[in-house]
Amino acid sequence: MCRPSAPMIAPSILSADFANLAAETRAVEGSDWLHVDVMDAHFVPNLTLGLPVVESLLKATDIPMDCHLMIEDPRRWAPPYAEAGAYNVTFHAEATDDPRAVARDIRAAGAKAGLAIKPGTDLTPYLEILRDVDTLLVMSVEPGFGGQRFIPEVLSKVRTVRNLVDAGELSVLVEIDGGINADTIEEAAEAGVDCFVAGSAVYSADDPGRAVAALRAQAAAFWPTAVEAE
Ligand SMILES: O=C(CO)[C@H](O)[C@H](O)COP(=O)(O)O
Ligand SMILES: [Fe+2]
Repeated sequence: MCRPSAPMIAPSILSADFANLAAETRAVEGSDWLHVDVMDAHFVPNLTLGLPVVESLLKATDIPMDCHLMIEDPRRWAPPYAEAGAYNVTFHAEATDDPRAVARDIRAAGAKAGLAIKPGTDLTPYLEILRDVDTLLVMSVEPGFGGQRFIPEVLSKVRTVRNLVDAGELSVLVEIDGGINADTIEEAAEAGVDCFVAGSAVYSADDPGRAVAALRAQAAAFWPTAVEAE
């Protein structure tokens, strides 16, 4: 996967009005991905939504869907999100003993496969597995809730992967999730993030669509000038 030609912004509907999800999705049209947080109250202490809501949302929007599965047993539960039509399906490294198999099943079901790591999870044991996924999602808050403070220490993991990708040793999209807003997006962009998830920063704005555009413009100031278009 080549680096995208411009920063990607993925609004997280975790901070949207769950009674009006179709309208909330329309409010961020023009976003690169729509980030959907699936939480099962086991892998994380919170409960959000599951496959039936994702299936309905897929009918309501053309924005490529980025499902972030914060769930136990992704080997069993992840492929149906791909079959339903999600563009990218990300599962947690901490939730499985066999991340390669989960990624293979997601790809076989027709989606890009993403591996997510919590802020305290060491990247080193997963570097080889990054050859078998399309996306690395670096969590910059503890998974489970929106509106938390950004943890800047995770950017060392972003820099490590950015360097490997830029050196041609890996091909993976680098995504960051948690606490991204106007105050934090620039340091994340400078570290080498490709795709920025933003929930509260987008949906607490009077105009979520403008908030997406403003975040993209902020990150673009840190974009390399000569990246190959995807
Ligand atoms: O995965 C998540 C939480 O587990 C969310 O995607 C994330 O927290 C986005 O919300 P915010 O931008 O408000 O931090
Ligand atoms: Fe998320």
